[in-house]
Amino acid sequence: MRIGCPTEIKAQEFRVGITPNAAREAVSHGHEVLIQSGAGLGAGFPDEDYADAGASIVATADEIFERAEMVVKVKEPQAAERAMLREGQLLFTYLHLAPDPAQTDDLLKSGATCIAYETVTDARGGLPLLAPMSEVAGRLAPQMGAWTLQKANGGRGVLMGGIPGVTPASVVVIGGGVVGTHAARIAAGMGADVTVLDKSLPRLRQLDELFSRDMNTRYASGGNIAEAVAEADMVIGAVLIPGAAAPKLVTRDMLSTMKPGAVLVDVAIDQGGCFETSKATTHQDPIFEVDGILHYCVANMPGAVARSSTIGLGNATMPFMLALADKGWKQACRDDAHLAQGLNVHAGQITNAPVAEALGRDHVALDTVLA
Ligand SMILES: NC(=O)C1=CN([C@@H]2O[C@H](COP(=O)(O)OP(=O)(O)OC[C@H]3O[C@@H](n4cnc5c(N)ncnc54)[C@H](O)[C@@H]3O)[C@@H](O)[C@H]2O)C=CC1
Ligand SMILES: CC(=O)C(=O)O
Ligand SMILES: [Mg+2]
Repeated sequence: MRIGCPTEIKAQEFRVGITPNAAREAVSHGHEVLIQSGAGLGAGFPDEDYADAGASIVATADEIFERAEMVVKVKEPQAAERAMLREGQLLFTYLHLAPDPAQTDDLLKSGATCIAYETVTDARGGLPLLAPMSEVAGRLAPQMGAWTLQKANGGRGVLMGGIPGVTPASVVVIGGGVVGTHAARIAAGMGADVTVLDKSLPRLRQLDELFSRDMNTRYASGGNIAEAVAEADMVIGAVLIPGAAAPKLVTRDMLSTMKPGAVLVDVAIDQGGCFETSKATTHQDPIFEVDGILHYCVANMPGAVARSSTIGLGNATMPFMLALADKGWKQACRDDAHLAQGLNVHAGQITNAPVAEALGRDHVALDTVLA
């Protein structure tokens, strides 16, 4: 198969969809790999690394989209990229369609087959292609929140770990999955007083077993969330219902109960955000204020640490990319029900039920598409 990887064009996105190691592996499986010149530079991979791996370097994204049978990326295709997608082409990348009807319409119109990293599942109920970036975003969240808490950025001026005689920051993490666990670990490591809320009691039990001395756990009832948010210096939003739009757990009314200059970090923004007042921001202009509360809502946080993130993402995507290239998407999805869960759009139809439901659209059953 001919596999193509363009340079990411989303603002301040420095990751790349294929690492030189993944390119080498694909070439060894007999595939042709096209890399746009400079695509890996932001992650520290020059063209020569790809050429050494046996890939061909091409000048433009147009050429990648024109020639590739499968396009492998990181972020959801931007409007200019969507215009280049064509019928029968395979797209393998993050999509996050639930909050994005405009992207959904373009993908449906293109006739392409689109497999979203974030809805591929595994046998343990996890999301193996989201997990590495959730680990990164989770670990970054307290760091970015701590920066936002600084006075010069409009924050409350509270130090995460406090000092002897001064209490530390109170950090509340809503959602104790991959993002939440990593965020809580780092916030606790910085010396903050950390509370994790989740709807899943088994998850809270696991966190308690792993970290009971470092953090408190609390059931995520509406009342508990409201109480915890009112006391917090920083709230990290880390909930997920796979494929679906994030539930709004902190309403605008609740902001008036919070301490002025407190910070909301909405990691769940790529699924529409779990705070009512969130709207997606970029690394160039990451924070805004509503009712005296600072919001950090960058939808591609891992792009800030592009090298670590690219390597982590590449480790996870490579076996799936190879299966798609070796067998073609249909056979690869027939052979692996977890990969099939990644199929979001095929030939003008939505193929993932939670995505369709979130958008208020119809979908076609996977069995029908894969028959
Ligand atoms: N902004 C960014 O750059 C990035 C954003 N993300 C996003 O972060 C979010 C979280 O991802 P993961 O941690 O991997 O998901 P996960 O599935 O590992 O964890 C989600 C947790 O939320 C909990 N949850 C669901 N509904 C809840 C509710 N109503 N109240 C409390 N808890 C609830 C679940 O029980 C689960 O423990 C996703 O939207 C993901 O796309 C991930 C990576 C980067
Ligand atoms: C998960 C995601 O949206 C990202 O890594 O940018
Ligand atoms: Mg404790």
